[in-house]
Amino acid sequence: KLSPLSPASPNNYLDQSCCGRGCPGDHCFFSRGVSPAHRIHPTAQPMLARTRLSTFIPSLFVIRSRLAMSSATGTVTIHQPLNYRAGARVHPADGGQAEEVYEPATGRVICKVLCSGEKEVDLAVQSAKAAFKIWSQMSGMERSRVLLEAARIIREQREEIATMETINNGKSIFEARVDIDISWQCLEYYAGLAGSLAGECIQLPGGSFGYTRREPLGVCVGIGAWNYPFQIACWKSAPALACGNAMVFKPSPFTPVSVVKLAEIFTEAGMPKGLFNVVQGGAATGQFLCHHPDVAKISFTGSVPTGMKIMEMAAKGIKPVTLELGGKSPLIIFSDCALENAVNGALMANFLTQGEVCCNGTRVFVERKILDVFTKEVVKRTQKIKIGDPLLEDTRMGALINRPHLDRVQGFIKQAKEQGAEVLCGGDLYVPDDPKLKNGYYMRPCVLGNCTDDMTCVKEEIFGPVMSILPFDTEEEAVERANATKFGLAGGVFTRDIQKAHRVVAALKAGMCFINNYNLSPVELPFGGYKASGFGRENGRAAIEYYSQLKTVCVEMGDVESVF
Ligand SMILES: NC(=O)C1=CN([C@@H]2O[C@H](COP(=O)(O)OP(=O)(O)OC[C@H]3O[C@@H](n4cnc5c(N)ncnc54)[C@H](O)[C@@H]3O)[C@@H](O)[C@H]2O)C=CC1
Ligand SMILES: C[N+](C)(C)CCCC(=O)O
Repeated sequence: KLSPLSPASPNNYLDQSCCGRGCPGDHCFFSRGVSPAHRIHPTAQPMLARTRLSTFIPSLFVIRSRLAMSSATGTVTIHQPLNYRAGARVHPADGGQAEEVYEPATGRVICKVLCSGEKEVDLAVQSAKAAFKIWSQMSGMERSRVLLEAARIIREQREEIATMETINNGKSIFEARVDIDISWQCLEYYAGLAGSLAGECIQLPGGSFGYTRREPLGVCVGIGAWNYPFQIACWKSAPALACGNAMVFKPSPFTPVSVVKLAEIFTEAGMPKGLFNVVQGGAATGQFLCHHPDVAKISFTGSVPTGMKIMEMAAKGIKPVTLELGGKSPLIIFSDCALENAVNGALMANFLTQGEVCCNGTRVFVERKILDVFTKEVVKRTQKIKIGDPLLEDTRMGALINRPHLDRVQGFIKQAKEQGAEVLCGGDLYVPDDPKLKNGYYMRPCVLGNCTDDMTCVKEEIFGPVMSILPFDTEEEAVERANATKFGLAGGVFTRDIQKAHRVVAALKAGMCFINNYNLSPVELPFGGYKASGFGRENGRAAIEYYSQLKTVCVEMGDVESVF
């Protein structure tokens, strides 16, 4: 933990462990994080004042970590307003319909979220517009410093944010910490790019020339899903803000809590008040945002049907959109793979966040020669996954998001059995011994055998911990079947043959492909889909394209030769 004696020193570690396993950042298998560990960045000016203050008040850090420690499962209730506008938490000006927010681990209501109406949405957009005027005039380096400071505060509050995320989403604290690490890395990455965003200069005849300017779009809207609430907000806001935009963000009404924390951190880091606002609510609030005439861009993460509606609304205002939608991705395991890695890869591809991951490789194609040995090993390992209280250190699978979703996933398993699939393990409800968890939304991770391509469990996105195993005989067959889907978000291949690996991923119609691993999230790599999985990219340099526009300036150095 941070030493209170000299926290401004770049040699001090904020937190020694990257992913909760005590690994030093650079070894983290999820993020391939920043090495050698998470050092404090001494560059950000606003931060220095803050850090010096904390030098003299070391107890601030103690209080913070105590707060995080005292948030046990089944104890948290949130009373603060969940909208954020003009640099402060506020109650919405209108709307006000209240939705209950659950703690998936216990089924308790942790708060009620008030859905924002048209007036509140407009106030948030106007607040963003005002801040945009200031922020868009700052240099990339100035914006970079503020983003770095925000990244630093997130690292400092990692435990608190991860705990909140676990309580509201149900995923294990182990994973939530990784999500938070990927989040601050995303901010650092775009902070790094902000200073180098530039156009080009092009020579024209006679000493004339042209140049391009990369300019922000204006007020961008972010609409998020519930599976990675904090991380999705960072994946959208970091590139948007680095490019000089302002943002109004609407999280899923199931997970409204953590993004408000991000908004507070942005203000604390020195962003102009109103640069990042949060409105809460469901479809109606989302529609007010999408139709708002002062919104310049919509970045959406969610389901395909909602994505279509977003695109229709955006079309009416000629607004660019980024759509990060669902998937049913293939993972192809060849018989020449390193078996243990392939088994680990299949678990990574299916069971993170209770299987509620858009890019999961849920169609696991296994070369028939190794079908039995692979399946046996996958089942053995799946049965060992520790389910239960997500705030316990050794839990690896928590609770699904809510009762209707759990029922839906159960429905898919029932239908799979009716269609002839064999449940090789799990798929049933899990009832923890701990009485406080009795009403939580738990199920055992499921492996389905005897699957065929026409089964619903193989065709539709389940968004739960359900892996379908499908045997294949030849590479051509595997590729053809892998591509026979409306989706195209991700895909993976396990083989020791490097030529085969590159050949297969080149043939996959998917935006995010993995060779000999799965579901890593280095923020340097662009992420996004083909086909019905959407378009536009998050992360990497590519995202800059989607949060900026190019202005061309043509400069005449001679006289005007008029045609007239
Ligand atoms: N490709 C990706 O990066 C990801 C995709 N997803 C996909 O998201 C889905 C699960 O997330 P959900 O939150 O259930 O999706 P959803 O589509 O129901 O909701 C997503 C967001 O859109 C809002 N929304 C719903 N109707 C709207 C409307 N008519 N206008 C404007 N906003 C509206 C919701 O309130 C929520 O904030 C899965 O299909 C999954 O594959 C989830 C995470 C990542
Ligand atoms: C972080 N990762 C790669 C496991 C999932 C990211 C996409 C999503 O939001 O579902």
